[in-house]
Amino acid sequence: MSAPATIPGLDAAPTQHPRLLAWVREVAELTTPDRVVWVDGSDEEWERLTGQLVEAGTMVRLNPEIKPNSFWTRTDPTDVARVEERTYICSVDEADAGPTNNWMAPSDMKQLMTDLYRGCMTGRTLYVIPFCMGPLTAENPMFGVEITDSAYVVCSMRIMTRMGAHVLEAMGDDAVFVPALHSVGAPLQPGQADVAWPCSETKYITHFPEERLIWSFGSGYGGNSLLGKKCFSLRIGSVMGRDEGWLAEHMLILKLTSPEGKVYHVTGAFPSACGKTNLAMLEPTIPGWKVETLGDDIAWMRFGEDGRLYAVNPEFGLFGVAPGTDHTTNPNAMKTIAKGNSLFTNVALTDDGDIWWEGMGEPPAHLTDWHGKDWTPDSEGVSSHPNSRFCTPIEQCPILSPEFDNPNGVPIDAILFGGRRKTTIPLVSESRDWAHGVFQGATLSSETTAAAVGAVGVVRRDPMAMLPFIGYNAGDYFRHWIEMGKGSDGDATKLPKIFYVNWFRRGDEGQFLWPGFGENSRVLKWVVERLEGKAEAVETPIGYVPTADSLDVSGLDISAADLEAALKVDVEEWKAEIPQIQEWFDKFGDKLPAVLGAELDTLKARLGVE
Ligand SMILES: Nc1nc2c(ncn2[C@@H]2O[C@H](COP(=O)(O)OP(=O)(O)OP(=O)(O)O)[C@@H](O)[C@H]2O)c(=O)[nH]1
Ligand SMILES: O=C([O-])CC(=O)C(=O)O
Ligand SMILES: [Mn+2]
Repeated sequence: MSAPATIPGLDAAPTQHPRLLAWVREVAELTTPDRVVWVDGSDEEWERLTGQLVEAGTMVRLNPEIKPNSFWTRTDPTDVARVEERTYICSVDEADAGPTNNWMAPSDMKQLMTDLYRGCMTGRTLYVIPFCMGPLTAENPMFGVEITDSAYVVCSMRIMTRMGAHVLEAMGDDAVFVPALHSVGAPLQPGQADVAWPCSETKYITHFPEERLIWSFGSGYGGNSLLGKKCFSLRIGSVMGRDEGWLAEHMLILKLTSPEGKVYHVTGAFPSACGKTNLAMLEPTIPGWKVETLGDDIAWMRFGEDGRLYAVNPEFGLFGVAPGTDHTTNPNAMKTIAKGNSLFTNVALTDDGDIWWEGMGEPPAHLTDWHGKDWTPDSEGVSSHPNSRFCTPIEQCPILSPEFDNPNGVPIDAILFGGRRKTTIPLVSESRDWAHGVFQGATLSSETTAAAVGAVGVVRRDPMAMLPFIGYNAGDYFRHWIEMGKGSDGDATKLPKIFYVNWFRRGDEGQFLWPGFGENSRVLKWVVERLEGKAEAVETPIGYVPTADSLDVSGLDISAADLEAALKVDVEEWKAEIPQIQEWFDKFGDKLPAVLGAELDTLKARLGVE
């Protein structure tokens, strides 16, 4: 089948960029859309696209008096989360994908996906979205261009990234950019009616790291379709970081000011749905402390001229887990979405045109649930999918740090690694040094969540919370972390200190031992006091843990027994962890840095394991 001579809009490109023009033409000829639209990011365009999506039944406009300029979307029930099984790192050499990634030879994958893409936009519009991850004022702005046939993706990208005409303009004729191709994989034949959430049973989320190229097919869900996020900023970003000496990490970034007015910056890597957004927007419960938000999901960290590590948030919006978000747990997220301009996906709709989800206090008498069915408090099952999301502009966050737009980022004082573990991992421990901290990160474990398709609650190793996001061999990634620990100028004392946290340890009745959320400010205080050399700690086989009275629990409703249990380093539990860590490390063969093997030996010796 030959492509039509012209596709409306294809030649109306508001750019002369030869590589971009050639790529868009090539994709248009392959995918045969009805028209091409160059996205400009304007308000008029948002009005037009959201209007079309409402018309198509993909979106419902929320009550403008409660949530202005905001929309409710239900996805296909099979398209609700990232698909790790269908995510590939197609490096030229299989060894470069490593033991934690799916791999296929690039030429085989290209052939397979080219066949899928052929004609896949028939009956649809091809949108070209120029975007920039991180501030446009950066020395080397990180440009990307996403091609998609989903208007929902265009609207989401407008919230999540800096995008549109001003980005295209800044790209000029020769800027380097990451091409990112996305299709929902649901062509429409003439006369065929569309569905509210087009997607395909066949899904591929594919990365070609050497070419810095992304191909995604079949899913409209955020993590699979907003290609600036996990695909560019983490998978391709981590490869760029390896090659260029920086780190692309699944981390929140926050600014912390002590009662004395001292400023600290903290990043935190917790796996998906394990508390980054909540910590990033935390409202401290202890007097005099202040938190400001810089990022809730991704941090790019580079050495500054002073030898310190600086973090930038490449994103422009928040794509947060909805359930559990409330005025008590995360008031700043509630204030952010209250300003409107937000998209809500797979939550429940109230009868007065607002949104609701589990964790938001008493349920209303009637809701429309995420399946579009009537829901009452007596209904079986939840009203909102556990991975339902709000997508909202970060600039609406009332505690956004003024440094958010600083292209040089903020200097990091502490890195937190954290997981969701019912047992074993204490509330907080401090690593002995960088290598030990990297060991804590490399062996991080967490129970799986609804953020990815698959079983929930299964303990797995999730190194640096990056298991699904490392774009190369994880053994090489560990080596890169160890290398970063030498510092850019040989002065490792300027590096952040590393801590390991767990907000999710449970007691005998299954209750959370630690109240979490705003109370996590008490842990941040201990971290800062450790940096300042003020707080006491006991040395345990796994690192330094707060003494019973070095953690500030004044005014906190927690029993001494629960506090002790939350902080406990149980040698038997840790001994049970050793074979799992060993098995995990064995995966990497000679790619495992010797330093990490030595750390495991040290841990065993400290625990008295043979
Ligand atoms: N018990 C407890 N639950 C928490 C805490 N922090 C967050 N949660 C809950 O954990 C879930 C996920 O929290 P988020 O902050 O959205 O997690 P995230 O790491 O940003 O997730 P992704 O966006 O998937 O990367 C939500 O349901 C929260 O309510 C905490 O300190 N304690
Ligand atoms: O990528 C997504 O879909 C959401 C997210 O932040 C994660 O899963 O870590
Ligand atoms: Mn995430």
